[in-house]
Amino acid sequence: MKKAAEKTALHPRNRHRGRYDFAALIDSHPPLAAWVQVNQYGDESIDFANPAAVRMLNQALLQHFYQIENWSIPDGFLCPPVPGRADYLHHLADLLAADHHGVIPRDLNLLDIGCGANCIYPLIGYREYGWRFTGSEIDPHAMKAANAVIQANPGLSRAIRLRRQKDPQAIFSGIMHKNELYHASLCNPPFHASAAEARQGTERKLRNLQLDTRAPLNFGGQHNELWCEGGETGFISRMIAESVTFARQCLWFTSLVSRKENLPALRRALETAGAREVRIVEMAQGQKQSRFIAWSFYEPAVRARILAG
Ligand SMILES: C[S@@+](CC[C@H](N)C(=O)[O-])C[C@H]1O[C@@H](n2cnc3c(N)ncnc32)[C@H](O)[C@@H]1O
Repeated sequence: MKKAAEKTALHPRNRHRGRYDFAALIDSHPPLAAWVQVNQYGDESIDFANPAAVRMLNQALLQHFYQIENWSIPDGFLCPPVPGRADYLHHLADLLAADHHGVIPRDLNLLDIGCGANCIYPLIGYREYGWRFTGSEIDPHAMKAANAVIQANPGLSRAIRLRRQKDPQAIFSGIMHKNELYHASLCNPPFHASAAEARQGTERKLRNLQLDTRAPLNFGGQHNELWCEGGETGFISRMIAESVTFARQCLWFTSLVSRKENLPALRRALETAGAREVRIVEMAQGQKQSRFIAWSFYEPAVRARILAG
């Protein structure tokens, strides 16, 4: 097992910058104790190759830091690395604060495209900033699981609602209703272009973790979660093209972009779409560099007026 990477490059407000404090996590979520062991470096850790252990760690993190008492995902669904997911939300908060005199606005509506079974962005975004979320999802099983989490935690159903996307090629239509205004949309898109490519990606991840490539992927992932037609660029390009129709209904459209080589094509698509502003927000998690792309059809002064209420 590899030594845990330092996480100092995480956003300054990220609650996961230090090493995991297993004693504190076990205090909040006692069942984690059975999964913690001392690794070859003499540090307390869990077996990151074991999906059940990773799921248990996530339950403890969500309980300890975000007061999510009941969180679970069905077997085989994507088990998100919580620190990285939180980072996107903190950087997004900064983007919105820039239009709001540097103060993070609280009374906001956000749209999470493809919230998954784990519903991770709405959960963290609501607990960190009090934002309301609409989550969209094409997979009925994922949606059922996400809804179960919302129902199982008092107060969440007032802040998070889910809408089923019936057309896998569509992003906003059927989800953003007429007259609704969102302050930002966010998305962790399926990034592979085919099932075979997804499998290769899984094997690469396991090799990097120095694990058996025949092992089940610890972070899981159903086919909808991992791949779609055209891969990441295809998905985000569809999102860009569709955002033109919804240009006045969202102040900032954003999406993670896992491969920086995809950025030039996305920039071209945004130029064609007539986006007024485009930002690339770099994020780093340990060794891994990631980023999100953000675009707006609004002038900054108008965004500021809307955010001011
Ligand atoms: C990479 S997963 C992200 C899940 C979760 N947001 C996370 O970060 O762990 C992508 C999700 O998008 C969903 N999805 C794929 N196409 C979609 C579409 N057109 N509209 C909404 N969701 C979609 C998939 O079913 C999957 O749950």
